[in-house]
Amino acid sequence: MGHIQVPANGEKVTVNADGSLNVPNTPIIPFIEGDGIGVDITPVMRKVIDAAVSKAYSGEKAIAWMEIFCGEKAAETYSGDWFPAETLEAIRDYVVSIKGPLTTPVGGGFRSLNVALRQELDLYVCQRPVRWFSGVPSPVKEPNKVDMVIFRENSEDIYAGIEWKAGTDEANKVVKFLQDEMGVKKIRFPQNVGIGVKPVSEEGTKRLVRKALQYTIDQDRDSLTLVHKGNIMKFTEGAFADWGYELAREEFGAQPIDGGPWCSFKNPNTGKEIVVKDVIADAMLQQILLRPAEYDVIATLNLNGDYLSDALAAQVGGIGIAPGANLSDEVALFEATHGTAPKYAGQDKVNPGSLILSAEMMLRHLGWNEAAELVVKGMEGAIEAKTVTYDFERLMDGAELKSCSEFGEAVIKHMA
Ligand SMILES: NC(=O)C1=CN([C@@H]2O[C@H](COP(=O)(O)OP(=O)(O)OC[C@H]3O[C@@H](n4cnc5c(N)ncnc54)[C@H](OP(=O)(O)O)[C@@H]3O)[C@@H](O)[C@H]2O)C=CC1
Ligand SMILES: O=C(O)CCC(=O)C(=O)O
Ligand SMILES: [Mg+2]
Repeated sequence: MGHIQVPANGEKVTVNADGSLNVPNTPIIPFIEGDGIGVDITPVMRKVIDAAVSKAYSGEKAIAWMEIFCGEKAAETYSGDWFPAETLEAIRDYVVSIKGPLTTPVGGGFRSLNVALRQELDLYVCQRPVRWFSGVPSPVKEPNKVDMVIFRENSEDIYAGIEWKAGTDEANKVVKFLQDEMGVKKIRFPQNVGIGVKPVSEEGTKRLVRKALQYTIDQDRDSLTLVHKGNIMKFTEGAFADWGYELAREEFGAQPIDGGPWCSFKNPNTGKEIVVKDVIADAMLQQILLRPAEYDVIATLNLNGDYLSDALAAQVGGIGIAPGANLSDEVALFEATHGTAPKYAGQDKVNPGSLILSAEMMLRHLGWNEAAELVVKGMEGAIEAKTVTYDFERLMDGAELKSCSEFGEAVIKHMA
């Protein structure tokens, strides 16, 4: 491989025919450091995870980290190539990876590398659990009532980036096609207009909702809520809700409640009733604040999921502590919910919690639950002791301000 140094002391994670993982005692885990605050949070995440694994398995297991490159560090390493082919190959080949945030310019410039990774690897599920850790400062009265898992569709929607810039031949051609051949009369200002396309398919929707419902069953959760703006965007967001309900009825045997469209079925493992319901996206942003206890697993489209994950994260302490995973049926790429926070880059200041908890999800994905439990114990301990980074410290009475790396040390200390 060009610039990737494969660790000699590790072995590959492989996928069995039934989709389960074969995890050696020294799995090679590729990681992208990330732009901006990536340089601060990624080393701290690695240190915390190494400590948890070493403690949980008395040194019998260890992660063999393998640096791979994307974004600014890739451009430096690969002479201007921001998105090297061997990075994609490594993520595919090594099956389980983790990444720091990557910068995307606003307005012009290149398209999101984060989105490109999801698209190229068909990581169609963006799974973002949102729960409260005792002691974390929150703007709401009862943050303990927030315990939701977002399944965000990760490959379609307006987020796919199919759009044309105002004033270009392409944009003008699309406008002309829409007006002349499709009879569209509603483009308010047809001159100098940017145009975007929002693909939402039955297959894309159903594979996402299938994963979300299976998770609801496996984790013995109470409900799945389809979040959409289907009253306005009927054939995209509305179809998402319709296909979601159809899948629940056809593949999970859900029966309509009071004539539908809400429906329910019994969890085949526990016999508990699982309710499948829907909420329109704008109302959902009020619901999560006013009635969070009524929501559990959420399946939604790409852009709604992006908005919802930051909004929900704010209720439990902010995006500094919001983890996530991008998943296909074989490959998993874990990543924080937040971005590169450029104003804090290189200051050893920000909260590494989001990336640490993303790695905690990764440990569970590998089946290393004992190490994952230690990570949670360490985080809870550090927060309860009020030894926290600036984002929590500014909202907590009597807290002790810690740097990013000091917070990592505190997490490790509280694993004991
Ligand atoms: N998956 C990815 O890689 C993502 C990449 N991005 C990219 O990141 C860049 C910056 O985006 P921006 O909109 O500023 O969003 P960011 O998520 O980078 O930062 C927004 C604000 O969130 C808070 N924050 C973020 N991370 C942390 C942390 N670890 N600890 C504590 N607080 C944190 C800070 O708030 P405060 O100022 O109050 O301290 C920060 O100013 C853009 O290029 C964007 O495209 C964005 C999201 C995801
Ligand atoms: O790719 C980006 O720059 C932003 C992505 C983002 O905000 C997200 O996936 O939550
Ligand atoms: Mg986002």
